Amino acid sequence: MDEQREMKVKNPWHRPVIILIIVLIAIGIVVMVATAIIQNKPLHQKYKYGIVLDAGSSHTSVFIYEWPAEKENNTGMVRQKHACDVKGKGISSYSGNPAGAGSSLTDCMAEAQKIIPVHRHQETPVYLGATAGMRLLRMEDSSLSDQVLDAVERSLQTYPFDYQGARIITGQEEGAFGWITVNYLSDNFRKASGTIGALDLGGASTQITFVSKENSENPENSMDFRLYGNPYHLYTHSFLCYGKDQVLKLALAKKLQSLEMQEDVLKDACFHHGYKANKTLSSVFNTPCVSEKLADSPKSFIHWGTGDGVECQNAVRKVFNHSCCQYSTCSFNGVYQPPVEGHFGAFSAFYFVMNFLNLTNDDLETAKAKLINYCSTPWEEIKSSYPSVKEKYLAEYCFSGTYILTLLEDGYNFTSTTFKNIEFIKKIADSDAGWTLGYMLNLTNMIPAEAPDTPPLPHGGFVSLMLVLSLLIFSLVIVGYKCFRRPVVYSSAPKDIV
Ligand SMILES: Nc1ccn([C@@H]2O[C@H](COP(=O)(O)OP(=O)(O)O)[C@@H](O)[C@H]2O)c(=O)n1
Ligand SMILES: [Ca+2]
Repeated sequence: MDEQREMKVKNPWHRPVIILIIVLIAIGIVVMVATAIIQNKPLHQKYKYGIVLDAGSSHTSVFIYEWPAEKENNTGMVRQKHACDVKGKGISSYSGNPAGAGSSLTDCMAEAQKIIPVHRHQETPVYLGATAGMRLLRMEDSSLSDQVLDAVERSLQTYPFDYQGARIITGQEEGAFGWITVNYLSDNFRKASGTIGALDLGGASTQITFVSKENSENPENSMDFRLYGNPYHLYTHSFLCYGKDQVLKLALAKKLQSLEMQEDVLKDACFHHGYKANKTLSSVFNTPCVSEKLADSPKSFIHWGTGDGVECQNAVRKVFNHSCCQYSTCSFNGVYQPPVEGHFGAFSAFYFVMNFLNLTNDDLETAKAKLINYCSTPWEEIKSSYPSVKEKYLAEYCFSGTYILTLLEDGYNFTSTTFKNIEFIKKIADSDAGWTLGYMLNLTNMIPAEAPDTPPLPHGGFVSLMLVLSLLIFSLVIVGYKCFRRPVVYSSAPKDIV
């Protein structure tokens, strides 16, 4: 038993050192990953806010937008937090009482004060943009429109926000910012799929805006943008007086002008059979949109519905003048327009009317047929079917629907095929489609010309990668230790086992 035995015996120092190294590596990995997570953690709680007042011809709406403070330049970050409809009519209706225009805003602005956190009030910009109603008032009397704007300015300056101005925006701005809004909300500026056109119908004007391949034949209809690194060549036009409320006056005025002098009954195919209302002449002629005034006429007339959709369409066609086009192609009234291209979002009154008439999913032929049927429904039946809708609005849907289909087909030259490319929309991603969001994005420089530099990996991807790599290193260390640890060899047996 004296033969020398070789035995593997553990070095008493060996195990603690290895354990210490492994523990240190593990601590290092945990600290590294934790630091990466904390350092890159998105700051969810910090929001910024902006307020835009849309002072339309029929009413004013106050929109509150919010976005994460640290992601101002990323597309699709700004969302509508709240919308408030100001009570009463549009600010242009306050020409006889400008101060009333200012005080009409108080309820909605008080709501804004409650919704936006107090510590953000001072840095929250407020913009007011007035559209076609105020354009018309300025045409009639620019000192009156100035007084109304001064009054809303004084009112807005009393709030703790960062007041940035109240002005009448141009038709081009209204069209282009509507286009920016719908494409921003659809996230189209980042996608290669292209953009959608914008169709906006108000009470006093209507806008059409789309990207066109054609070289513009009229610089007034062309706008160029560079957004997120891509160039966009836009066609845009705003038709003043072709909003649905002004065009109704225009159509009535044309009929009244063709009446015999002493007649006071106006038969109207665009109003339901059985509809009868006494109206004043001034309610039709009180606008700069109707140029030829009626002389020597009775002061009021009886508006008498006959409910004939086909005849209504023929009457509505008369508000479009197709005789004077100096360009290769026109929409109407001598306005240059290249052929419509691509998909369109149609919003505001385009949506309200088509949605009420349940025509948003129909092709052009079906929509026309359904509308003719709706127009021929007697007024009593319509009233009893929609008891909660105000009679003034209810009476006008046959006219408005006919105007919309005629404007799209005869005005803008949509065909049965291209009509299918129009989507009637109210909201995109919970935000209203309209010019206000685009207006604010532009004024706050939140749509950069070039795409902002973004890290190659998103936050989640970066943290996951760190975690996987760390676990890999850790496993390699363990496996390495198991495989390559050297046995310790003694030349004689230790004492305790002899
Ligand atoms: N729920 C609603 C709200 C508005 N509307 C109509 O939508 C149009 C909005 O026009 P607007 O006040 O923005 O006028 P513009 O200044 O844009 O021409 C008006 O004709 C309103 O009567 C509607 O039909 N249903
Ligand atoms: Ca509008």
